[in-house]
Amino acid sequence: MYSNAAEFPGSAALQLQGISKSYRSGSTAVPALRDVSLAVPAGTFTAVMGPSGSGKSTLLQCAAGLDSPDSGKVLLGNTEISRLRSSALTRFRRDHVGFVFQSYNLLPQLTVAANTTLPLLLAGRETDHEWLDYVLEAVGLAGLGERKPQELSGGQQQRAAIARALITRPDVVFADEPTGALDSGTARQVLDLLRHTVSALNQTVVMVTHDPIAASHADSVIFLADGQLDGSLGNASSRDVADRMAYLGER
Ligand SMILES: Nc1ncnc2c1ncn2[C@@H]1O[C@H](COP(=O)(O)OP(=O)(O)OP(=O)(O)O)[C@@H](O)[C@H]1O
Repeated sequence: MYSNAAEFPGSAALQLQGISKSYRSGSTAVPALRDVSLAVPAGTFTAVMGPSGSGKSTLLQCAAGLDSPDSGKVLLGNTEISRLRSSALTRFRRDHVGFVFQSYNLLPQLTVAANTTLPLLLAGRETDHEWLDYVLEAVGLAGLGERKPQELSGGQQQRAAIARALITRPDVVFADEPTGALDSGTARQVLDLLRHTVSALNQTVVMVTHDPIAASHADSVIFLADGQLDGSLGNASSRDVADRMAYLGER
């Protein structure tokens, strides 16, 4: 179970402790997350699922330090990022967090290698060329480092985005619908790749998805309903996940 933050005191890569967040809409507050606590063990692949509007993106944004909860704590490793001021948070994110988005977000004028190493450049860090070669090989782009993104398929572009997320050796890679723009065969390859980064590189991956097949690649699936945690499943099949989604919020 991932719902009890106290269960992984030493090995949690990510802990959310009682986080709540509302958005203002006119004069009313729309609650997006309500007292969510969870711990994600290091070196695991976690999927976050729930209906549209259940708070998945808000959870990811708060967990990754892209947004702040109104109350509660977010810890990445031993650092309480919810206490960091904006410039310290930006620096922390650059060094400790990797992102993969549905829309790849590669810069078209840069080569695959330059896109991959951009986070190091932004952080003022040297490129370890052996690690770059290793990462490009691990994501299946060996020999394609000098290509521009438009010379790659959609699946290859997402692989490049995953390489870019891995290059800083982040504590956690956050992926928001990483296969949303891909056909099912290519999506499967990208999910296998995320799985591979967990097993081969001991990477911690947290992925938001609405797709039970994508979620079934994770070690654990946590469910959100109406801004609250609504249980989790371990090593679930896509059928298990789809069945669980069908009666989410009813227990
Ligand atoms: N910027 C915002 N301003 C106002 N309300 C917002 C804002 N962002 C999200 N919300 C509201 O917060 C709630 C949670 O939204 P969130 O985007 O986290 O859900 P989600 O599960 O990721 O949805 P989806 O699967 O549709 O992307 C929803 O009620 C949504 O309308």
